[in-house]
Amino acid sequence: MKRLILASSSPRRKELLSMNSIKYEVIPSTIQEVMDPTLSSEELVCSLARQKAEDVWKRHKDAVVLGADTVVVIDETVMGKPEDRSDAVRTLQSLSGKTHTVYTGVCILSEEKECVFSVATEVTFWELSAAEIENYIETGEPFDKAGSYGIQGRGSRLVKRIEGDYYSVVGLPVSRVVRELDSFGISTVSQEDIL
Ligand SMILES: Cc1cn([C@H]2C[C@H](O)[C@@H](COP(=O)(O)OP(=O)(O)OP(=O)(O)O)O2)c(=O)[nH]c1=O
Repeated sequence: MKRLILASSSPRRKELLSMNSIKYEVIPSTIQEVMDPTLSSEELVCSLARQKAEDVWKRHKDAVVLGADTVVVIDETVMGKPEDRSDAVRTLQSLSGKTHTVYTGVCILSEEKECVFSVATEVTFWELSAAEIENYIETGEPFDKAGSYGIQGRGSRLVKRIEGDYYSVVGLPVSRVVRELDSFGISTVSQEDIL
């Protein structure tokens, strides 16, 4: 079987691949992400996922390399990870009581082929009070996450409704990913092979 490299430092992406008994190594990309403002949200996450995957693939051309990127979009404003506490407050205020879209782009590269796609998920937040936002920020959860929240943690209480793939919001649309990986010759292995 070909070797799979996850070009990501995200602990969530690791967990989601491991959950599916996929064997992989982690080599995070070191590129400075370039955001092209002329791209649509779908194109943007695909472009960022490709930049990450290509950066690692250039140094490991024998492998299959997987890169991903997640952003939160509300009223055509793209939100990545917050720069600081006040940025997190502003972001959560703007998401309060509204529906936003979480886009995750995925790029899988090998010498033979490539697969790039994005998944959009609609997330609706409850109306959040200033105190609720402050308390949530105190958990420290927002700082390494697009849109300043983590649906998989304490951020779950902010979410009223979701339409689409939960795992894509967490950072990797894992069911589509494992299906695509099959066509790259990467499949689920037995638990003993992983340990
Ligand atoms: C919306 C949301 C995002 N996130 C995370 C997923 C991603 O890790 C992060 C978005 O940042 P990304 O830039 O997509 O990824 P990353 O910097 O964490 O990792 P890498 O570039 O090395 O792959 O936000 C959650 O964990 N839960 C959520 O509910």
